[in-house]
Amino acid sequence: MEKVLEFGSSRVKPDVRRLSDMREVIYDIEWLKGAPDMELYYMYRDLAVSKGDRSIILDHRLRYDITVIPPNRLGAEYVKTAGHYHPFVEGTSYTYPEVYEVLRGTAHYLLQKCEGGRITDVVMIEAKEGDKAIIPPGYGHVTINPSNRELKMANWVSRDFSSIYEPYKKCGGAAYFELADGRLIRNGRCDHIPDIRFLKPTNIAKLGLSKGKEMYGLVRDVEKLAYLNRPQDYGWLWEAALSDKNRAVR
Ligand SMILES: O=P(O)(O)OC[C@H]1O[C@](O)(CO)[C@@H](O)[C@@H]1O
Repeated sequence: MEKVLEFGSSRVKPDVRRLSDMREVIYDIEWLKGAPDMELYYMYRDLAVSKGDRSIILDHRLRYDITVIPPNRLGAEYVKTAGHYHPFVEGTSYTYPEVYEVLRGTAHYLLQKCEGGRITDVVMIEAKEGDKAIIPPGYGHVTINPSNRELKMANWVSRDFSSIYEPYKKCGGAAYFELADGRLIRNGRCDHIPDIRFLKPTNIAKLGLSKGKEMYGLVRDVEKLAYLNRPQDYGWLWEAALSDKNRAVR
């Protein structure tokens, strides 16, 4: 199926993630044996409404993407992204962060920190339409569509790196799997997985991340996205984003 996205005056074709791209990270192995190689989600990368916007985005080494994840089940599990980490910003001990916005539907952002080969923190952020979710340095991430509705989301991210998929593939997926019956199951292939910390969305007004305010508009206030390329200057933000003060009730 060809799913073209209208963005500004452009019609954009997606990169398509299929089941065969992510066989290693699926929970329900029995289901996988007989499952057809279906399309799972659609990634519209490096978008800009106009030439002027594109030149601002390029000058600031940024990328704006939209991803559409139709409702689906991977056997017992909700549909999700493959999962990846980001590399270190050269000369620092910080990996590149990212920021998401839910444009439609509901997302569960499942974040995990891996230190010395062990998972040391797992965070889940439930985000609904208009909410933002920051992926702080040091965290890998998977997005789950835990609903019967399409999830459409946007992200701003540095354009200076490629994602790292191997750790998720090697472990057979993220630290937890979210099943369609509502359970969150620990991944038996990872040792010593901490409990999940459920945090609220990262709607931080002073960075232009207010609920309901579309973050594409930051192209007109692009300095507010500087943390995406200079995470080492934003210690306060990572502390705020990960603080237990943001605990969500589940
Ligand atoms: O690369 P994955 O794990 O399939 O996840 C796709 C998502 O990641 C991004 O590449 C941004 O990190 C988006 O384009 C998309 O939402």
